[in-house]
Parts: sequence; structure tokens; C-alpha cells
Amino acid sequence: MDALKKFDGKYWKDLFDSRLGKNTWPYGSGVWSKKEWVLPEIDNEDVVSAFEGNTNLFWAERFGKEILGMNDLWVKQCGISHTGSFKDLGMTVLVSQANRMRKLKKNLIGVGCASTGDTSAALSAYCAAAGIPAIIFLPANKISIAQLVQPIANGAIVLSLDTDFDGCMRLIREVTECLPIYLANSLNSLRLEGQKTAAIEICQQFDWKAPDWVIVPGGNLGNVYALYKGFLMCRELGLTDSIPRLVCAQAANANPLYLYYKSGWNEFLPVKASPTFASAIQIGDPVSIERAVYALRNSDGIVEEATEEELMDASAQADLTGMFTRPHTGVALSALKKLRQRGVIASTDRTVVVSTANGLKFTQSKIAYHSKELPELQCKFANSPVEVKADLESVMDVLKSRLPSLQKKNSAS
Ligand SMILES: N[C@@H](CCOP(=O)(O)O)C(=O)O
Repeated sequence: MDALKKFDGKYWKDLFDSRLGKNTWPYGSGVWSKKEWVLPEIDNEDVVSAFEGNTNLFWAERFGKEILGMNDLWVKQCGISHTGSFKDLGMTVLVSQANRMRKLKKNLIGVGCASTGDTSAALSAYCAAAGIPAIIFLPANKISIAQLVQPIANGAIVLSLDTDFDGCMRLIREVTECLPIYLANSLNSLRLEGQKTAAIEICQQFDWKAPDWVIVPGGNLGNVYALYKGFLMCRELGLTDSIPRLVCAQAANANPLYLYYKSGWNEFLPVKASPTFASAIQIGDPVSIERAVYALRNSDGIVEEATEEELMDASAQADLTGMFTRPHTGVALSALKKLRQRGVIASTDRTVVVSTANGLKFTQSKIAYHSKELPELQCKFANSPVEVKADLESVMDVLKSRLPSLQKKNSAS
């Protein structure tokens, strides 16, 4: 880092502006795991990537103004990518490195991960592109169908295990200790190097000004640290003047970080995570707990939680303003609502909510919500399809009952 600091902010701004989105960097700095797997540099020909464009930034104008009284609310859409989640950002870096190791004839028989659905999708796609075996440990019946089909379709070795994510994580760590399988979870710093580019993009998209707040849902907790790293790097290189305050949002059913925060960072206790609609963050013993706490403490951060009702309602409300969120984004939006209600986040604060994956991965729970098939929830924002006879009169009756402008006309005539 010191060697890089000789260049000023303008140098870096020009460099990033000309390069970001082309996936030409970064592929360096740090590898978790066995010593012989540490490689200094990567050649372009080893890069396994499927992106051309940047992930997207959406101005949440209606959600911000109408629901929260905010005028500068943005959603970073990380689900508009090859396998539909932010994990692609990290996995292109990691699998590129694994690809290079294989070409250099290092002893590496495959790449493995434990997953709640997004990491496994990204790993299996990039491994399939590179022709490397992917080994996936999934908690049986705890991930969505859309996520399950991704590694299956990509030809990965998929083990459906009768345990939760934390159990899968323990097992894959043991397996990678005794076999030359490269571990692709966020313990591996290459993942974080890729994921931190989301923070750099956010700064670039705001013309090299860091936002006031960034809110991210948290499960295994690598991402909050990766974002912090990206924002910190921007500030250290003179690209930006500040780093945002980070908010990590957890489902109340899987909230070990929240409890730790509430204890004044006194004592961390893993929890047994209960089922949550935000199943990708149903994690009770996150591997990146220490890094996440470091990121939060150094960014004057906050941890919030959301109940099942809160997160599903927030997700549905956001969709009604033009997004298509998954429950995890609902967790982050619920946290934002609470912080607005308490006056912690001001109406003019520039705030970015990180939407970590595509809502299409969670159609089952969204349909159940809109069909009011979730007895434990009120489903306040449900919008069920209207079953109607296929004749003009019946159709007109429905339209009149649903369109306020038609009702006005009727009462006037
Ligand atoms: N939500 C994750 C859980 C694993 O997290 P990782 O960042 O350590 O890979 C997933 O999609 O599997």
C-alpha cells in the first residue's frame, strides 16, 4: 500500500475511471490456506470472468421519498451479474487464482465451499467455465430451488447434508485440511479482494464521493469487511475524503452479530440460527466475525436486526416502488427504516443499501407472501392475482374496483 501512495488521487481516479467494469484488476494480495498456493501475480489469460459491465446503482426515489422521507437513497444492485449475487465479484478473483495454480501444476484437485446458495452458484459457474471440479456442501432443504439448481446445472459435486450452514462450514474446513481442495468461502482473502470492488464502484458512481451510510445484510460477514476495505482503500489513495458509516443488518432469527453489538462488543456467542426467509444469512457462527467487528468499529458502524414480518414487508414495499428485492434486501431496508425512525439517519443523508442478490432467486417465498400463504405473517403489502371470468363485463368490474381514476369517472357520470 505504501508504494502505491506516491500517486495522487487524480492518478487513481483516472485509472479506475478507465478500467472499472473491464475486470482487469485486482487479482493480488493474500491467499488463505496452504503456503504453496500463494502466487504473486496473475496473468490475464488465467482470468475466469463473465462480466463486462459494472453492477448497478438504482436511485430508490419513491421508496426514499414516500416511505422514508429521504431524498438521496440508493440501492446497489449486486444481483445483476452472472449468477445473480455479489459473490460473483469475489469468485472471479478466486477461481482465476485457482486456475493459475492448476496451470502451474500445483497440487489442487478442486475448489470447495459450504454455502447457503449464492457462494455455491458463483463457485460452480466459474469452476465450470475453467474446467475445475467444484465441491459444494449445502444444508439439505434450507436453500431456495433457484439456488439449488445453479450448482447442479453447472456440473458441480453437490453434497446435500443433513445439517445447517454452520455444520457444512465445519465439514468443508475439515475436508480442505486433509485434501488439496482450495477453500472458496470468505475466509479466503481473494474473495474479499473481489468483493471490495463494489465499494470502489459506489465511490466512482458518486463521482468519487463516499456516501454517508452503507447498509448491508450480514450472515457469514465477509462482505461488510470487504466493503470497508474498499472504502478504506479509496480514502487512503486520495480518491475520496471519507468512509461511510456501515450498518450490518441481520435477521432476528440469525443474529449473533447483533447480540454481540448490543452487549457493547463484550462477548461473542455463536447462536443456533432459526429458519428465516432470508435463508442465505441463516448463519449462527459466522467465520468473519472478527473482521466484521473491525470494520464496524472503525467506521462508527451500527448493527440492526429485522423480524420475519419486518423483512418480508420491507421487501414487498420496495418491490411496489419498482425494485424486485429478495428477503435479504428486506432485512437491510428494515434496518434503514428503524434508523430513520430513531433519527439516526437524516433525511438528506446519502445512503446506499446493498442488494446482495437477485430477487428471482426467491420467488417461492415472494409468491407465498403475495398469496397470503404465510399464516404467521399479516402480509400487509400482498398483491394477489385476481381470478376472473374471461368476459368483458367481469374484467371491467375488476378494473373499476382497482383503478381509482375509473371510480372517480363513474361517480361523476
Ligand atoms: N451466504 C453465503 C454463505 C457463505 O458465505 P461466504 O461469503 O463465506 O462464502 C452463501 O451464499 O453461501
